[in-house]
Amino acid sequence: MKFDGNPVPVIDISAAVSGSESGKQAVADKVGAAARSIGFLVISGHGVSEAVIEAASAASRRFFDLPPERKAAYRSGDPEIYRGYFGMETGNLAATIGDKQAKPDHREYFNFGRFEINSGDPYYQTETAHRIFKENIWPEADVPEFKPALMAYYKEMERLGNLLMELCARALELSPDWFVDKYDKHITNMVVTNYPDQPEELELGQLRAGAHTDYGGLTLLKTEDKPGGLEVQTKDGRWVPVPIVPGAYIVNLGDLMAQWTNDEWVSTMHRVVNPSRELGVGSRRQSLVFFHQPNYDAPIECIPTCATRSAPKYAPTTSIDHLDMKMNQMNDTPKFTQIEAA
Ligand SMILES: O=C(O)CCC(=O)C(=O)O
Ligand SMILES: [Fe+2]
Repeated sequence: MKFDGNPVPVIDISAAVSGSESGKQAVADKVGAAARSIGFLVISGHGVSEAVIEAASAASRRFFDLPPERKAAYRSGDPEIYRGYFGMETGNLAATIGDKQAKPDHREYFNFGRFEINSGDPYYQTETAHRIFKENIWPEADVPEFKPALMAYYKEMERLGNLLMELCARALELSPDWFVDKYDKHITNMVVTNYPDQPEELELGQLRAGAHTDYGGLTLLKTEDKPGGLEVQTKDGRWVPVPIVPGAYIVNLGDLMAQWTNDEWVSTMHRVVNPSRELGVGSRRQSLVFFHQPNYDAPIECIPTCATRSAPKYAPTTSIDHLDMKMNQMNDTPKFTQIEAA
């Protein structure tokens, strides 16, 4: 089903959640078609608890309502440690696609990662692992419910992310468990983002979030229907709003899916635009974003079924090498450097 002629399909995945083989394959085929054509889909029937979503959203909103000095108490203090609070305009998504002129994104965010790891496993004992699996920062003194609410949310997203990867494997005619050993020790960052009201006009060309592609496997996005929202770029270069369907998730493919599939599937450019001037006040918008990212050492190279159709276009890489490259570009903004060094 398409939403008012919108290129992003709305797909009910309930037949896959309930688990029958035929149900899974039928949903997988729809997911595959969306992945091939636009790289974005909206999923309903996902089975994620409303209460868990609501608790995570409310706790996040309370965090962003704190005064700036309280939020600043939860900065990481070390630019190498991607955890905790990042203030307004400290990131620049358009820089990750090489746009050197782009203005920083008009948003603030909070980041956390995995919190249940088996430190006895050698995978978690390497230098890379020590760098990635840092202690999370939680605003326990100011918003005590934030940590449990966001942890519960993250666990729901791990479950949904794994199901979606199984559907991707089926759509790609791989064995249904093909992605399991590439995600079983995943390095997903979850980012809660606040796009504040815009009582004043931003600088010319500045956006809530500049045009970019996501860096990982799939992105699972829960957001709000507010003026100044998410747009996706179609193959002919037009920007169209992504439909906001009550209760549904927006899912989009990141760069690793395009590289794995040799560009048979697309990692689509998207951005978050500003509200129109008259709707600037009241346009505050919050997103919960789960950037499902494979194990740090997962090889990213043309998968077997795609390799039978055309010669590999991308040099093999790993999950962490691609992520590092993108994160360095994202954080290469004057404010990020000033604030984190302060
Ligand atoms: O807030 C949104 O709607 C999407 C933001 C986004 O694309 C991102 O953070 O990568
Ligand atoms: Fe994005």
